Amino acid sequence: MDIIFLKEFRIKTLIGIYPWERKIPQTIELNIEIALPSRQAGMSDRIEDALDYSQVVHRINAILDQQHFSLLEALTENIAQMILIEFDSPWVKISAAKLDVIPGVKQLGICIERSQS
Ligand SMILES: Nc1nc2c(c(=O)[nH]1)N=C([C@H](O)[C@@H](O)CO)CN2
Repeated sequence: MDIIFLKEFRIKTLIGIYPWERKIPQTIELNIEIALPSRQAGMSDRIEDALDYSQVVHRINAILDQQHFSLLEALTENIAQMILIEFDSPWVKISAAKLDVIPGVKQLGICIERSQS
């Protein structure tokens, strides 16, 4: 299985269950692994045959601009479904972490894996 990865992708968004979290954007860190639907790009050397990771970043930025989630669970589920559907990936793994929100905890968050059903 070939995998594209995005590491330490930091982005600001409104996220959280508390009223202050609906007003003040927080930085979250995403780590994403995306299984490729084909190996064609390695043979053809053509971006048309590749899963364009810059387009993945663009779509995640758009989602987090437009939608505000309460839970990291919902945020990761939303991104995972977008990647499976729009990029035809067979499998995706996503972690999302908040940074320094609880004293003594540098990062806390969730990691999910999803496959095409
Ligand atoms: N399982 C989760 N627990 C909590 C979440 C979450 O997204 N998933 N979020 C919060 C608050 O928003 C917290 O991050 C603020 O400190 C609490 N628990």
